[in-house]
Amino acid sequence: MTETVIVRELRHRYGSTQALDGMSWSAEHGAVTAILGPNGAGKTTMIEMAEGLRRPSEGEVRVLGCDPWHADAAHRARVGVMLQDGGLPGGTRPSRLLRHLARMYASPADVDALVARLGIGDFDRTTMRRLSGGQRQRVALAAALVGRPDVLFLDEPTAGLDPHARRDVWRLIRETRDAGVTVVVTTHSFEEAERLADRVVVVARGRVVASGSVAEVAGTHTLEESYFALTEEVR
Ligand SMILES: Nc1ncnc2c1ncn2[C@@H]1O[C@H](COP(=O)(O)OP(=O)(O)OP(=O)(O)O)[C@@H](O)[C@H]1O
Repeated sequence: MTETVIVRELRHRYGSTQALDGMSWSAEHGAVTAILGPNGAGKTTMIEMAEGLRRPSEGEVRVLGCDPWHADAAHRARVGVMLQDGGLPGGTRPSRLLRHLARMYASPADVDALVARLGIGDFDRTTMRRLSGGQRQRVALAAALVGRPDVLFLDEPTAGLDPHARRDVWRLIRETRDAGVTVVVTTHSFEEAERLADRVVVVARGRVVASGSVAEVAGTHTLEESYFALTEEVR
């Protein structure tokens, strides 16, 4: 399999905080890669670099063969991004926002189908700022998918979702992967990693402490037990 996302020896400091300390991993084409790690491990910093939103102090990122920091609009159109805080305007209604975003792409997804799929129609008369956290998550996921990306970065996509919505989002992510999209998901949920991930990357203190399939990372334990053993040592 080819590697769509390559992260090599990334280092980054914020003042006295070493957020990334030589982080290296890769994500294969058409697979779901889940990044697990404690709060402050450097996941968001590293994902923002892969999205081209933050420039690494040291090291290298390649997404679809490009350096995301210097990438052009054509590259950015191939990358779907769902940020942790949504980053979506507050005064607009969900499907209006999605139609607006769809017009920025040459070959967008069917907005009506996305709205139906994610149950957005149920709250489509409400402006973004008045939506519940879970409703906003669903719109943020739809916004990440509307450009029919080749690579999708999802920062905690099911945080705050109820069980039905979470199941629907997992199905949608699997279908997206099965259609050939490379998906990178950060999560704090072992269940999410077990159900979704073809490959798991465990990070702690700015470094990768384990990577492989769920079975490989779990070894003779559960994924949760292995995670605690791996991350406790470096806390
Ligand atoms: N803009 C910033 N300025 C200063 N320090 C920062 C900044 N952003 C992140 N940090 C610090 O860098 C470290 C890594 O943060 P980051 O947000 O990348 O972690 P994370 O793994 O995404 O955490 P979480 O699971 O809580 O989302 C933390 O110690 C954090 O406090």
